[in-house]
Amino acid sequence: MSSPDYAQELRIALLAVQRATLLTKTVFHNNAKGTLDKADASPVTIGDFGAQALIISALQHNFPNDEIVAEEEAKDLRENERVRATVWELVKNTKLSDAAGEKELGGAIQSPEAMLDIIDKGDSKGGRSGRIWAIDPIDGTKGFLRGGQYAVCLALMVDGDVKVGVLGCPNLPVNDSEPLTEDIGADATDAEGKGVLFSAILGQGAASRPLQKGALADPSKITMKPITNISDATFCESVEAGHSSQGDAAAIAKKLGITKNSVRMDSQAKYGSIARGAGDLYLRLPTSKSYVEKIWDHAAGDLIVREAGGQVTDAENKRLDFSQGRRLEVNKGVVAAPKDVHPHVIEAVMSVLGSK
Ligand SMILES: Nc1ncnc2c1ncn2[C@@H]1O[C@H](COP(=O)(O)O)[C@@H](OP(=O)(O)O)[C@H]1O
Ligand SMILES: [Mg+2]
Ligand SMILES: [Mg+2]
Ligand SMILES: [Mg+2]
Repeated sequence: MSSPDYAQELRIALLAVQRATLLTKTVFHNNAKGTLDKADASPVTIGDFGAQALIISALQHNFPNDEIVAEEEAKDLRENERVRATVWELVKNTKLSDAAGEKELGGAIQSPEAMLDIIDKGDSKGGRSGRIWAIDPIDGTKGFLRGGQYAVCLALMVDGDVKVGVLGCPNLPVNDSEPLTEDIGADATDAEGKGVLFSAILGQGAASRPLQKGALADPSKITMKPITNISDATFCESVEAGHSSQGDAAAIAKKLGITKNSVRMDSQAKYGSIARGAGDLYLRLPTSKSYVEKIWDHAAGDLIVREAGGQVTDAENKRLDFSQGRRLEVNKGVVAAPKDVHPHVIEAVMSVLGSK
């Protein structure tokens, strides 16, 4: 099933992300998040597993022939009955309050066993041909555990090109024009006035809408903020020093004349925040370790920023190439900025990284 304008894909993606955030919000408020350590020593929680199950179930119901690349796998759940039971309770009990929307997503998953198989349907190798969805059920798991920002991320790629992107950010302000504060990444809440869904379709611009419980709210167009003086820019970076070289980012900011401290927050909430003009730049500079970025950490954010009038490249000024499989094999780092100032930012990036 497909539509040339991707309207149906966007609608299902929005509903699926909305439903998954209801689950993650429940977990966010629980003291026990059911954390396990993955083989690479990074954390995964019952929220990650549950959100992935709900999103894949919705995609399979609507687009049964599409492939899916998702971050998590069910192996640890198959081996841990207690955690599996907790995830199943959450998945079984999370429904959109809008019955029509819930029906569009195909309703409930039938059994714990079906849930495990659904989670493992996200094992596509990715690549350059066909329709492939990329899912990050919780991006910023460390932020999620810390009580910071996190995002539920979903993108559709067709022949290696991102066509649709959705980010659900339960702990960001609803209001697009609320400027970023330095503490946005700490002690985040999903209280009144929080929660936003960002979205974009290639060639059709980017939008935001309040993340709410019932039917989808109406969208508002978002655009990046024009920068007249780069030294006034607000730049965003990861909270995690191990994910991005903060020393290099500071040197680049200095070179651009930026005196404000960076805004540090977890997850693709950074892409959404600059796309809506709450911040200006996103810098993710390669660390000394040879880490290769994953497609689900960037696909939706890359499209949303570009459709809001930005440019997104790696630190060598190459566009992010999502056609290489599950990882961004040919890219290093991320530099996102309004289109007209991006060359200027890249010049500073290259000068700082080149002189090392
Ligand atoms: N050494 C590393 N360098 C860069 N990114 C890393 C990394 N280790 C993990 N990550 C990725 O960074 C993501 C979080 O992004 P950010 O640092 O912007 O908050 C993680 O997503 P998950 O939380 O979904 O696992 C993970 O995929
Ligand atoms: Mg991630
Ligand atoms: Mg994740
Ligand atoms: Mg992870």
